[in-house]
Amino acid sequence: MDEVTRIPVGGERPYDVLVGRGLLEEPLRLLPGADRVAVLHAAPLKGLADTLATRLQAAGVAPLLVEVPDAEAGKRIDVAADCWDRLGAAGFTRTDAVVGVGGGAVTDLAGFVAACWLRGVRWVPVATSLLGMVDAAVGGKTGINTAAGKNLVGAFHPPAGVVCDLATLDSLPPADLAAGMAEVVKCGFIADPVILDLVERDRAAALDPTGAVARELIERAIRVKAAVVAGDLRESGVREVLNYGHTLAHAIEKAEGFRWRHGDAVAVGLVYAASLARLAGRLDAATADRHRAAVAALGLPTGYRADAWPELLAAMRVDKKARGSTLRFVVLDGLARPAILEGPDDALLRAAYDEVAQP
Ligand SMILES: NC(=O)c1ccc[n+]([C@@H]2O[C@H](COP(=O)([O-])OP(=O)(O)OC[C@H]3O[C@@H](n4cnc5c(N)ncnc54)[C@H](O)[C@@H]3O)[C@@H](O)[C@H]2O)c1
Ligand SMILES: O=C(O)C(=O)C[C@@H](O)[C@H](O)[C@H](O)COP(=O)(O)O
Ligand SMILES: [Zn+2]
Repeated sequence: MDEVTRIPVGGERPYDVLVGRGLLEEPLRLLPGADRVAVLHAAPLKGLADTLATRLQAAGVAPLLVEVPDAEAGKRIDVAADCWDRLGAAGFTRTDAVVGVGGGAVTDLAGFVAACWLRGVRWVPVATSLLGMVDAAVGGKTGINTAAGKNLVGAFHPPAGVVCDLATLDSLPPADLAAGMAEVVKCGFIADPVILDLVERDRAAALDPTGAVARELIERAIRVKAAVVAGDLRESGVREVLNYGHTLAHAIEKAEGFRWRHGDAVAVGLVYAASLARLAGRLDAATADRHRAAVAALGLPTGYRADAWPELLAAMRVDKKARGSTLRFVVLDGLARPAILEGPDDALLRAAYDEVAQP
């Protein structure tokens, strides 16, 4: 095992995010006293889930392997219900626990299953995608999608700890690695511009999961998220900054029937949010342009269908940051100066969309 970085996440239920290689023993250590542990996973991570189950068994803990549909197909209420049926059949009690092994979709589902079972049992995300490590597994937001939109049902349920085994990234498809970089870059814009310098200096190094640059980016992004959620687990204020780029992103995901990568949608959402802030007179053109350049350099999409605007606007109206009929967007007043744009009018929203609209 190489060096392990331990990043504390403070707040009412503190825990650590562990970053390193060869961390598969950690879920056991993080869940003392559990007699049974459900290991939720999708097909691509079956091998890792099996290995974890073997280790649990060897330690005297009964593993329950639960395979769920991959990616967003798993973030559904019927899938969660199947998981609860499995826990019930296996007699899971309040001292038992759930581990989610996979990308952000599986860990969001696993956390939600744990949050609701017996009104809350312990859980540990073993994040295997870049996006999961830097974002989804950290912070205690869990949930599923509904017909009305992305993540509209869920719970705040902090994990017992977060495991980011960098070795798992070796098998992550390049497109998913790039998608994860959208959230890393988001952290750069809202809080840590060194992230942007690193990505702009050497894009290939940023996208090489075995290298030191990628590890620095991962740890920097986790620290940004940890600092934010420590003070506002339930998103009553400052946590909203982590939603930068997400108002349009979630609308695009809904328009695509949840078949787009979340990070791809966030990439477009970041470019849109920067245009919105510039057109609202809040952000300078150079910083706005930096969004499009960073996203494009990572090979991520910078635009979306022009004709989709009416349905995107309708979807944005049920964004969780909206208050009644007032839309609220996270914008930048400058680099690393996130703020809220309250109630922008439809003409401004449309003008910004014209800057990302594609035929
Ligand atoms: N809870 C939060 O705070 C939070 C934050 C950000 C994103 N999210 C959610 O996370 C999800 C996106 O996460 P994601 O980008 O990881 O997508 P994902 O979970 O859909 O994973 C993408 C693909 O990569 C595969 N995969 C994952 N790890 C792999 C590995 N090591 N080797 C091979 N294949 C691997 C998955 O099986 C899947 O096919 C979205 O649902 C998003 O809403 C949640
Ligand atoms: O952790 C948060 O808070 C975030 O907003 C992080 C986002 O990257 C993430 O996609 C999150 O799932 C979005 O939350 P939602 O409440 O807008 O669904
Ligand atoms: Zn996100």
